Order: sequence, then structure tokens, then C-alpha cells
Amino acid sequence: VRLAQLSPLLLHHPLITLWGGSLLRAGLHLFLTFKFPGSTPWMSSFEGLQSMGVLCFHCPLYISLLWACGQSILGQLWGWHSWQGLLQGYCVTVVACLYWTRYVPSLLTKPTKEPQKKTGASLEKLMGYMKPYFIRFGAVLSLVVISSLGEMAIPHYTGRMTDWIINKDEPEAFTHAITVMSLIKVMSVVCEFVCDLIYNITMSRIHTSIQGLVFQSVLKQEIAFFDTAQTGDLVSRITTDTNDMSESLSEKLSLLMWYFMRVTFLFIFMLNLSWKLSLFTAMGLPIIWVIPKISGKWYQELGAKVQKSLAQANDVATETFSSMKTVRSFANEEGETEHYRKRLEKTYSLNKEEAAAYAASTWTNSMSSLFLKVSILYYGGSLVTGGTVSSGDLVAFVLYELQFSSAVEAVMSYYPSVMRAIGGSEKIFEYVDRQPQVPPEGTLAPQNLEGHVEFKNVTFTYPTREDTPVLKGLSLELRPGQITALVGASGAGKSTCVSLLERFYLPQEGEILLDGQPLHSYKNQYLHDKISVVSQEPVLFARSVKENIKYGRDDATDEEMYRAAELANAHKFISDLPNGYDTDAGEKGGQVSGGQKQRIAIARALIRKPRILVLDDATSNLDTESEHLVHQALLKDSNPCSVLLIAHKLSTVEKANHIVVLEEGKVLEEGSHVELLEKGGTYADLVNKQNTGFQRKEGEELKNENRGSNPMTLLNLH
Ligand SMILES: Nc1ncnc2c1ncn2[C@@H]1O[C@H](COP(=O)(O)OP(=O)(O)OP(=O)(O)O)[C@@H](O)[C@H]1O
Repeated sequence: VRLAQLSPLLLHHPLITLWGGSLLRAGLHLFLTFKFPGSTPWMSSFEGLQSMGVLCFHCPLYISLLWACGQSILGQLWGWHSWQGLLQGYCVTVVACLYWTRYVPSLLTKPTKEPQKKTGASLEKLMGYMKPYFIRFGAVLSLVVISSLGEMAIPHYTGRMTDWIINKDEPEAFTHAITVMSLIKVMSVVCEFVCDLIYNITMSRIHTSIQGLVFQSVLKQEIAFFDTAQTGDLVSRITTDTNDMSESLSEKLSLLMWYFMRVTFLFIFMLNLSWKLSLFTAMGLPIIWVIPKISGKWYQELGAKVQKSLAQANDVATETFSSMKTVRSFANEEGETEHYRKRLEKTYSLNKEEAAAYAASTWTNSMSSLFLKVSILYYGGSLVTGGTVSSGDLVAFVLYELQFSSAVEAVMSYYPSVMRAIGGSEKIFEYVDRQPQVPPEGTLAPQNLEGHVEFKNVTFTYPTREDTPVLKGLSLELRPGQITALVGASGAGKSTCVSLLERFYLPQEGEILLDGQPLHSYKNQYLHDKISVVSQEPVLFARSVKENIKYGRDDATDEEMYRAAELANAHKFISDLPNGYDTDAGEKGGQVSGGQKQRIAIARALIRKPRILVLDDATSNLDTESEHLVHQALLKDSNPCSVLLIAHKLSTVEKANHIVVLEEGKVLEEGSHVELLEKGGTYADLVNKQNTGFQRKEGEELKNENRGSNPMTLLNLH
């Protein structure tokens, strides 16, 4: 009766009453928040006040909006202060809060532009690689669309069949629906299979081509790049990084595509059935995203703690086993067992917590999805009762919703990892995009090359040590058919001259001429065909001796190979190997001796019939006899070339036509062995010291020599 008396007043000023009530409620909340001593800090925080605003004002706002649109608001006006209205108010607040915490902070904080830019650039590059397979991707996309559409068949026809069962329609329609539904589903599965096949094959192709491209790009870089880059890093870019990227792109991107398409179609079908229910479902989605995340976090944290505690227990076991003698000698086996048991007990109690967290997290997951489903059913039921939707539509809707929520969850979980993979590909493309820091290669490739090399006032500093010049205005000449020897203390810059001759680096000042033309004006391939270098520590590949000698000269005949091996005094020992020239040299030539490795490397250099041959201490591991034989062969070779001989043993360079003595990157003196001895300078001094060294080594003064007051003496003995 009182309500009836009040109703004219309420109906007369319904919105004023509503807003007044809400303001009163908000005032009470504010009072409690700021004045009540037991209020939590969260209540007065921005989020707390926001939630309070939503709780108090969503209802008047919604009803005012309905009123403004000319809709009937009588029902809402009576219902808002009932217990259902109260419950609804709290539910809306929780959902709004979840939406806010999940999306608004990321929208408000401006993301730094750099990563986005990078991801965009990488995506563009990836698209570039996908371009040649444009038709295939088009086919994949069409198949995804067809099969996703096919997935809609079961819920759609189940809904229709429910209506037919309720309305008791003719049985043929029922059978027809089942047949069509099964056919569509089969078609969808076939499309899915073909699509997966095409997609995965195409992605494997792209993966292989990217891997090859990265490898090629790395090989193109200048030598200074390899001085700083770590081999492990380079290999991991080609293998691990490309693998990770292509795995994510082939597996996760395809799943993301599937689920995204499914989400789109499911939502369209759901909207088609009931826009009200669809909106309701969309609003409830944060519940199934956020709640499992929150509960999962607790479980994950505990998981990490369990791992840590297990590792601590393992440490005790490892320490005990590795110090077993100490444990035994102190007879402390019991003590150690107790120590270990205590650590395990800690793990056990954490395990119990972890189990509870797991149960809680699964429980909250199922509860949150149950809550959403019950709400949909409840709301859907009221729509069915109101006659807005049919029972069949509600059944179909619920089936769509089941797929929809899991598809949304999948999209949310795959999207970040796909984005991470695309962003990660930046690391791979870094090498592909890197321009080698060398001038463009020249064009010269003359038919006949004499092999006359001139270093003119060359000054050089390694890029990694820019403050330490290695060569300081060095001039040097290699004449065709002559042996020029470079001698000097370790670190004088001998090998650096070789690196410059190989064009691994460019001199900062001065120039290097080959037959009167600047070295950089020659073609790369041509230059490396004409200049052969046997370095201090030659590297053999884990292939047969034959393949090693013919390295880079696959077209060489076996006769040429035997001849090169004979010149290098290697033929005999190679023939004596178990499989002769087919014997495996082992990793880095580990299955042959140091001297044999050097001789194979000399043969590898000679098979190219170089015009310039560089032997950088290349015979240091040979016995005197073999070394003599190699040098004799080189001197007598009917096709003489310019030879640059670097050696620490001065006896090796005696026969050279010209000897250049280097000291700290400068030429100290030069001439033939006899001329330099007559001059009585540094070279003569070195020879003297070396000879004295040898005598001492033989005699009783060996002890004194070992004290090594003169580093030069030690160097020459080395
Ligand atoms: N890749 C590099 N990066 C930076 N510095 C280098 C590099 N290679 C050599 N150096 C430095 O350049 C100097 C000359 O080295 P180089 O190898 O030319 O000497 P070397 O006369 O051949 O010595 P050795 O007789 O011991 O082989 C040395 O001080 C060395 O430390």
C-alpha cells in the first residue's frame, strides 16, 4: 500500500529519486572510505574511487540513457533497489574493474615507439620473404575461411534441430539437417588438413631460405666483423634464432589465424542470433581472462619457489658426493643425511602449497567459466521466456559461446608470442641488412699477372684497437720469381702485412699495388685465386685430405693434386695414410700431426698455381729435412711465383733473395743474407744470437740461457 502511495511520487520524479538515491549512496561510501578507521587503502586509491563511482552511478546512468532513448524504464526503476539489482550492481562493478585494469593502463601509458617500429619493420621484411608464395598464402587464407565457416555447422544445426524437436516438425527435415551438418563438418576438416599441409610446407621453405640468406650475409662481412663477433652468437643467429622464429611463425601464427577467424565468425553468428546475449557475453569475457591469470600467478610463484628449494636440496647432495672423503673421514654420513632431509622437508611443504594453489587455480578457472555460462543461460532463459529468442537459438548460442570463449583465450595467448617472434626476427635481419664495411670490389682480372707487389708507405691500425698503429709507413716489394723474407720480433707486424695483402683490411694511409694497379681495383675472386697464403696455424676442414687439398678448386684434377702434394713434400705421408687421399683429416685437422697439417695446407695453396705465395711461418712444425725439401721444391718450381716467406728460424730465410727486417711496424733494414751479415746490423745480431742460442742449448750453459734476460734470444729459440 505504501509503495502504491509512493509510486505516483516516484513516477512523477523517477529520475530525480534515482539520482538522489545514488548520490546518497556515493556520499555514504565516501564518508566510510575517508572517515571510517577500518577502511582499506585501496578504497581511497584511484581504482577504489573509480569502482565506487561505477557501483553508485552505473544504474542511474543506464536508466537515464534508456529514458533518453524513449524506452520504458518502469521495470528498472522498481528493480534497481531489489537484491537482484544490488547483486547486478556489484557484478557490473567487478566486470568494469577487470576491464579497466586490463586495458586502460596500457592505453593510457604511451608505448615507446622504438619496439613498435622495430616490430613493424621486421613484419615488413617477413612479408617480403612471403611475397613469392603469395598465391599459396591466398589459398591458405581461403581454406581457413571455409573451414572456420564449416565449424559453425554443428552449433547452428543443433539449434535448428532443437527447434524441430520442440515443434515436432517433419522427420525428413531432421535427417536432412544431420546429413548437411556432417557433410559441412567433413568439408571443414578436409580444408583444415589441406591448409595445414600447404602452410607448413611453405613456412619450412621460407625458414630454409632465411637460414641460407643469413649464412650468406654473414660470410659477406668484412674480416674486422669476425674479430669482434662471437662465433657462438653467429651460429645461434643462424640456428636457434631462426628456428625459434620459424617455429613460432609456422605453428603459432597458423593457430592464431585459425582462432582469429573462428572468433570473427562465431561472433557474427552469435550477433545474428541475439545481439543482447552477444553483448552480454563480450562483457563477461574479462572474467575468463583475468581471474585465471590472477590465480595462475600464485601457482607460478610457488612453482618457482619449489624449483629453488629443490635446487638447494640438490646442492647438498652434490656437495656431499663431491666431498665424500671428507664426509667419511669425519664420519658425518648421518649429519649429511639429516641436512638433506631438512632441505627436502622444506620442498615438501612448498609442494603441498603448490598443490593447493593448483587446485585453487583450476577451481577458479572452472568457476569463472561456469559463472559466465550460468549468467548467459540465466539471461538467455529470460530472453526465451520473453519470446525474444527461440529455445533452439539459445542452444545454438550456448554452443557458439563454448567455442567462442576458448577461441578468444587461444587468440589472447598466441598473439603475444607471435608478436615476440616477429620482434625477435629483428636480430636475424640485423645481419642480413648489415652492409659489409669494405669498398665495392674492383673489376680487374687480367689474363696474365706477374705477381709484382709493392707496399708504399703503408700505415695501418686494426679497427678494434684504433689507438695502436701496427704498421707505420711501411714500404715493401715482392718481385716475381723471387723469395722475399720478412723477419722480426713477435708482434712486429709481419702477419698484418699478409692480412693487408689478402685485402682483409684496408690501410689507412699509403697504398698496395699489384702489377702497378691498386689492390682494391682487382676482382675479389681473382685476387684470392692468385694469392695463396699458408698461415701460421692452417685450418683444415673435417673432410678428406683430397677435399682439403682441392678446397676452393673443385675442378682440379687428381694429377694436379698429386703434383701439389709432392711439391709440399706431402705425397709420401698421405699415400701411407690408411685411406690415402680419402683419409679424414678430422675436426680442424685433428687426425693428422702438426707438420702433416702444414704440408697439406702448403699443397692446398700450391694447387691453385698462385702468382703470389705467402708462407707465414708455415713450416715451423716441420723437421729440418722436410722443411729443406719443401723450400728446395718451391725454389726449383718450373712456374716460379713471388714468394713472401715469414719465419722465426733465421736459417729458413737464408736462401731468400731479399730479406726485410721489421721492427714495430717499420722496415729496419733490408738486403740479401750476405749483405745484411756484412752490414752487421740487427739481422746480423739476431743471427749471432740464434747461433749462440743453439750452441748454449747443446752445452752446459743451458741453465743460464733459461733465465732468459734477453727476450730476443728467447724469441729466436722459439
Ligand atoms: N685482429 C687483430 N685485432 C687487433 N690487433 C691485432 C689483430 N691481429 C694482430 N693484432 C696486433 O697487431 C700487432 C702485430 O701483429 P702481427 O700478427 O702482425 O705480428 P707478427 O709480427 O706476425 O707476430 P708473430 O711473429 O708473433 O706472428 C700485434 O701487437 C697484435 O697484437
